[in-house]
Amino acid sequence: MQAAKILDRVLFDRAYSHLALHEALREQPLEEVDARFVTEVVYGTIKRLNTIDDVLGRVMKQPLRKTDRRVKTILRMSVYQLLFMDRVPERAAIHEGVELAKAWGRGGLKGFVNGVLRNVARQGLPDYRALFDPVQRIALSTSHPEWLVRTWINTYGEAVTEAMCEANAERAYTTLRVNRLQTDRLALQEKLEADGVKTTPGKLSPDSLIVMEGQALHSALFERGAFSFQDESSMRVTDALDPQPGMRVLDACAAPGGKAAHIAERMNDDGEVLANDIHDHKRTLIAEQAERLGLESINAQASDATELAGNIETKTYDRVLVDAPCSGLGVLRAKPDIKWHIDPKEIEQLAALQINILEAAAHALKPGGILVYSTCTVMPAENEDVIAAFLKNNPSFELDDTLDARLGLETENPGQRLIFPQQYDSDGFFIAAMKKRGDQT
Ligand SMILES: C[S@@+](CC[C@H](N)C(=O)[O-])C[C@H]1O[C@@H](n2cnc3c(N)ncnc32)[C@H](O)[C@@H]1O
Repeated sequence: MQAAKILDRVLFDRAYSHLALHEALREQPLEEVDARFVTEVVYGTIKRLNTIDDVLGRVMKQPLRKTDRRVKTILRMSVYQLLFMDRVPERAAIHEGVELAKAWGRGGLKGFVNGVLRNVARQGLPDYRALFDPVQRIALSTSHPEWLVRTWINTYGEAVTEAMCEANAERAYTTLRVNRLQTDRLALQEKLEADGVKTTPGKLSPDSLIVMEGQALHSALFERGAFSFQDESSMRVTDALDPQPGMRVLDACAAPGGKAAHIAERMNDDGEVLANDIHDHKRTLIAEQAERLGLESINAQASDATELAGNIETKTYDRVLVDAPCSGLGVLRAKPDIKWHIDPKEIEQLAALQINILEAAAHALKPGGILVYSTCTVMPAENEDVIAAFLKNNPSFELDDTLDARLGLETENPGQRLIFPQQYDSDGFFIAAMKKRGDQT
């Protein structure tokens, strides 16, 4: 029942999947094994939504859109269990669906639910790989909206798009960032193991550990500030920014403070990190994070970054980071609802906001300083196009071709790096570094 209610909120009221799940499990806690099952059913159903709806469309006489809201949710989550979860026996998935219809006030439709699910079980998953049209083939075999697959194929080609979509359908792992001011990766790995948390080093950042088993959040090491939760791609932003002890750094879009904290750790907590975010209530998140990690160099402030030019001392920061609000299409493994909720028009609006923030924040940078722009999306309009527009309007900036050496990764466009989720099992991410011409003053 809990999974059905969460799905109902996410799919019909557009609640964020991770927040809806978190809230529901806080209000009504479950045993770990049940919580894991609910989590898998919720994320899996959202992840596989268009494929599930296609399967249902093939066996139902009436269109799915005309089906009662609750029954639709029950059918969708039952199909997920039938076709995508090996460990749920067929009979159990069908029985569970019927019982749920009864318990959720739809007992009158239990025969319908039973019939549809039996048909789905009999017919199984269609062979989408045999579809001729690449957009349809990728969209249905990996469960992505067609408009998104089409945009990606036009930009990156069919093979890269297919690999990216397949990676998005994989399970998301939790990744930890070691606080190097307290410990190192190997020592942290050993201490976590003693707490029942098994980890393995990540492929992309030397600061990362991937959780394979156990709940890192429950380890006392978290409260003591030995590590933070952060995806590996995000960790590379600090490498791109290259902050040094004693510097002044502006983080224009900082909440909840993951990168601001990493920057302060890299600076040995010596210098100043101004962590700005538009939302006043998010200052607390940044402050709590700094306190947990024992960092004193972070100051949290609330202001609209598009208005920073008039609100900040210009040309006084050695480094400026714009980790912009974005569509999040690089994090579909962890937040699959994004792919169904985002609309192409929102991407245009986001791109306009991203350029405005970048232009305003750039005023804070000293000549010779480094400006880093990053997003967790794989969408040219929010990435390369934003950088091109910014450079066109701001001739005192140029792409920083030493970025490749700092990241230790080859880039096709020096100074810009797009990380696909299939490359290192990390989030899809974009990082660009630009230098302001002139000597460091
Ligand atoms: C990608 S998140 C930043 C994540 C953060 N850098 C971290 O590593 O934890 C983008 C942030 O931009 C903030 N934001 C959105 N519009 C903004 C604006 N106009 N000015 C400042 N911050 C903004 C959002 O509140 C959100 O916290």
